[in-house]
Amino acid sequence: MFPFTFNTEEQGTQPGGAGLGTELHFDSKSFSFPLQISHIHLIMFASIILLCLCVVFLNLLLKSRRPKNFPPGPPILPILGNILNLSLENPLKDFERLRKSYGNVYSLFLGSRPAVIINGMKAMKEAMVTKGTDFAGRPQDLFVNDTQKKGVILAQYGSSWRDHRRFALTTLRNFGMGKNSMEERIHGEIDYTIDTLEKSIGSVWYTLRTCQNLTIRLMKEHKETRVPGEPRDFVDCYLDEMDKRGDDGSSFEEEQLRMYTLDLHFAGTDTTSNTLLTGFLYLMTYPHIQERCQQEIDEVLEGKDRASFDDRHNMPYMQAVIHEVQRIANTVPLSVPHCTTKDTELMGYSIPRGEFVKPEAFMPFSAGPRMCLGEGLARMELFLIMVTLLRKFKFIWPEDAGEPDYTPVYGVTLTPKPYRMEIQLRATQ
Ligand code: HEM
Repeated sequence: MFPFTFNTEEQGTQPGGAGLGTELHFDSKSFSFPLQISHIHLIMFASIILLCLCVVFLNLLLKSRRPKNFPPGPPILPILGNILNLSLENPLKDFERLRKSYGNVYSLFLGSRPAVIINGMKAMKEAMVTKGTDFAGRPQDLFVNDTQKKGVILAQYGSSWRDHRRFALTTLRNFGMGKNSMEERIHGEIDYTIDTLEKSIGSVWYTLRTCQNLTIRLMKEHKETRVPGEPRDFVDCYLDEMDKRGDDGSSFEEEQLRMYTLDLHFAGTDTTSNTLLTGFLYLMTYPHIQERCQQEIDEVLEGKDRASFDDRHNMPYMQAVIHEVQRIANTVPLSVPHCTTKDTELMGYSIPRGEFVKPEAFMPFSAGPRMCLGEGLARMELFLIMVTLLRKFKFIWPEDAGEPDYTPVYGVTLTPKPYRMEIQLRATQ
């Protein structure tokens, strides 16, 4: 950026002269002083460099000023912006500190990129719901480059995102999301968990985290075994849709499907399981709350063989506990960054079409056009898993485990630090 060459070849310079004929080119590769260079040369050279640096610095300083009526924020450093204001390991406390100084809507520069941080119900609603479409974009060069297929989570707001979102909602609904048939599938999953827990009764169970990259195998298996027109699952439905649309330039493509299944796998597993992990951590260490949940579960489910999602209407305490768990788990602390789709305003500030990072506010599934696509499924899972496990087991904080540490591990999704739990079968079962 800054030209930096010093060509010291003497071209017509008179010995002892002030160097009037000395050419100044800048190139960092050939930087050397001739022995005969005078002090005056040196001082002149240093002054020129200093002057250039001042001009560049001033230029950067002017460029990195906040636009007119942009939300306030800490002073911006040239090049770095505000990155020194944030801890890279866990910026959540910094965001909260800045909120206290600058209010619920403030701005930060991540290098030269402006970002607006939104906190609080009022500002969130204005941005995500009232002006939902103005704020429904995703920054495009933040995580993946332009040539990559984006799945749905990181897809830009537009027709391909809309088509894919609609397709997923319809397909998930057809497979029972938000309906009773989904309960069957969730209970199937719970049975696996119960098997594992039953094998661990009396011993301590370590929280396990698994990470699988299934997509390539998944595509191959599906293509080999599918019967077109008779979809077994989401991938089959997508392949059918691709057949239906043909090669007419539609955004339904195999690479897009690969990203999409990754999106759904990541968005739908880490989130729910981290929320549940936080839930059981607190229920073990607040045993009187666990017992009150179990009392309510026993009363409502008396004589029934298993919980159904509709039972939540008769379990206000359990519902309150799940909401409290979601509040304290703060599972997706910064949500997913949005960007504006046009010049707009928020709480009286002007937000030009550009970038902003969305906040840590209590709206676990977010709101507006971009809100979590799996909310219905996640709510059903949290309820059925917690109720079924609490009905069957008592979760105990091991005596030798010391003081519980509730500090979460920071990431796109927050998770509690690994912990041990002791499990007992409940007497009533
Ligand atoms: C406790 C569980 C969950 C929480 C707390 C959660 C939270 C969120 C949040 C905060 C967002 C960002 C919304 C925004 O950009 O404004 C999101 C997006 C999304 N979630 Fe979830 N989620 C959960 C479970 C699920 C499940 C089970 C699925 C899958 C079926 C899922 C699929 C998605 C997808 C596809 C998006 C992207 C939507 C889009 O960009 O249009 N989530 N979720």
